Amino acid sequence: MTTSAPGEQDSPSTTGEPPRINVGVLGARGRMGTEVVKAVNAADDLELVAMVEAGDWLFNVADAGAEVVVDFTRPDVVMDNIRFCIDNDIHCVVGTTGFDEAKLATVAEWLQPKPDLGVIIAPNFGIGAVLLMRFAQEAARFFPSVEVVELHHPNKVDAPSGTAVRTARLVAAARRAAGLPPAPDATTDSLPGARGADVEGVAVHAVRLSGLVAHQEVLMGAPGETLTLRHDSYDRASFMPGVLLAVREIRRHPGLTVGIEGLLGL
Ligand SMILES: NC(=O)C1=CN([C@@H]2O[C@H](COP(=O)(O)OP(=O)(O)OC[C@H]3O[C@@H](n4cnc5c(N)ncnc54)[C@H](OP(=O)(O)O)[C@@H]3O)[C@@H](O)[C@H]2O)C=CC1
Ligand SMILES: O=C(O)C1=N[C@H](C(=O)O)C[C@H](O)C1
Repeated sequence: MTTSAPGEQDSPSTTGEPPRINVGVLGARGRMGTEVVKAVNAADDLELVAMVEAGDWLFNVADAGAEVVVDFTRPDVVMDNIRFCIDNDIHCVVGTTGFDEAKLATVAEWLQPKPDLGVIIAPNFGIGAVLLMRFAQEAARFFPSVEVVELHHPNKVDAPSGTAVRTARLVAAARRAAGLPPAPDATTDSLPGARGADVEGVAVHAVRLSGLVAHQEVLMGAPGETLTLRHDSYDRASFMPGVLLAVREIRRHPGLTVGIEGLLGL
């Protein structure tokens, strides 16, 4: 990590190379933050200027001249971090989960007076996971039954996962757009919780198990057939191409962007 003065990132390169992007990482010693720090350090076009952990002085990222902050912290602190970044004219790439429509609307409102500033919030930066969501949306209108099962490491802070909730919402929207009735099998449980959580009419089940990292299945059923879509992240390195893409692209995507589908040309 190096520290540079505010504004230093704008100084012209003496080598003819485009200037590096100054990056700050929030939650830098967490499971994801550690991986982001490694990935930024390994990228020739990025400069790690600040690493912030719980209890650290958040102004460190501004003092160090960060142009883009990457946040992998906790659902209960991420809104304060985004607010700080917007107030300090720092673009923000957010992987932390826990966003509902109301929180997204709040971030969009905070961004209004700053038309050049970007916030990208993605529940999953894994390319395969993004594709799974897209495939599930495509398939949704052909199957009367659908359920989502997410499986994660036992230390995950939230359940169900942000990815599962977004997948269920996208599938539910595709079903509504196609005029499908509610899934015929989304209701009765003789033991509370047995049928999972109801996300807009889609049942979502969360498994926590040692040995797992991050996995998701979308199961669809019609008379006489099923379709199972599955994605597995075996290593947190799987999220890094998506995170670095967002860091590199965010200055070209002002405003609020939810998901990285658009950055991938999907
Ligand atoms: N979008 C995606 O692709 C992915 C998203 N995630 C999400 O990212 C989030 C983090 O996951 P994970 O890395 O496993 O969690 P960890 O608990 O391993 O890491 C979170 C880190 O953030 C730190 N932290 C807490 N509060 C603050 C704060 N105010 N400022 C700075 N740092 C803080 C924690 O410190 P301390 O432990 O001391 O509290 C911890 O080191 C979760 O919401 C998870 O769902 C995870 C994987 C992929
Ligand atoms: O906490 C995790 O590990 C993960 N969180 C994200 C989520 O909640 O969707 C992304 C991925 O599933 C890993």
